[in-house]
Amino acid sequence: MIQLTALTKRYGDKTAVDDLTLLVRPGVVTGFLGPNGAGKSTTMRMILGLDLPTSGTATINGRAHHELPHPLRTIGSMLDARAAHPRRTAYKHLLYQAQTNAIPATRVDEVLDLVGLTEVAGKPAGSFSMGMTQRLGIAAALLGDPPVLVLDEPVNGLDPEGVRWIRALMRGLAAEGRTVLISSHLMSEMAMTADRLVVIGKGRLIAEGEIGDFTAAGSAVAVRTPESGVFARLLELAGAHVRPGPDDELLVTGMEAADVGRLAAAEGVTLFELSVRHASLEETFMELTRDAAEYGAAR
Ligand SMILES: Nc1ncnc2c1ncn2[C@@H]1O[C@H](COP(=O)(O)OP(=O)(O)OP(=O)(O)O)[C@@H](O)[C@H]1O
Repeated sequence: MIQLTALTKRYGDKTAVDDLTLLVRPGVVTGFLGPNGAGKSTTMRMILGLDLPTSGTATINGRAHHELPHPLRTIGSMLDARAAHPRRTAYKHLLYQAQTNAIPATRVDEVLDLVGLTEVAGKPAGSFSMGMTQRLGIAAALLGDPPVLVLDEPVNGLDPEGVRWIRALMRGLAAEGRTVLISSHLMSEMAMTADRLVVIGKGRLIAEGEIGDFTAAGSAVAVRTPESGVFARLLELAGAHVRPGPDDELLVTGMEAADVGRLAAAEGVTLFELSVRHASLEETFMELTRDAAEYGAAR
């Protein structure tokens, strides 16, 4: 697991990560989401010991990165898939990393096979397509067979087949009991891959929970009635929150659809329509991060 405690990073007067406390659990894929500049990469760099926190701590299975005897065997990462030397072959790129981390050379063949690069193992990394480069980055992350994986935007720039492959791989690794943290700035991407979501904005934790919690948070009961003014007041008196929706409907939150129907019946209000509306995850994400987007479109 990864534990962040009051993790903070300042660059001059810019706070990139602000008092972040978080537990990333094993056995599930955790999606780390936030608009551009939210602090995802900075957080990952601090987990990996590549950046020192201004304050707070980040531990991997109870230890800071610099305390790990064989880091690659505990935590695998991909921050930038283009990390390989362009003239070095995929095989050599992995072999050097294996040799400097006391990992047997046979593991290089295993991970090449795992990511489907065996046939091009002798080709220079610089000749690889985006998808192949991404696969090589993931092979390097898996080299030490680590229980914890941290991948920054692993789906970025991949074709649909590559995206499906990464999703299946991540889910398989989590199912083996590993801790898998993957970042993205797109909710739609995460919705298909992650079991849990952590949303940050301006370096701060905005929301955290199971994917289902996010869809539930975005849902509302839609009501159409010829007595909308009266019924809106009755709903609010009963503790619900009401806002106008399209086509004269009322969008009710904080009350179950059944209770909205019961209230209408008890008060003799005629209903033309009563239904549950689910906002898409993307809409929920936009709503959550509206104030946190660093360079959002003017509204
Ligand atoms: N080395 C640095 N020096 C100064 N500011 C930095 C540095 N690294 C990051 N920042 C700033 O910290 C903030 C968080 O950046 P970070 O790259 O962690 O965000 P992110 O969520 O990963 O964004 P993206 O999705 O765009 O990669 C940004 O405002 C960025 O400009």
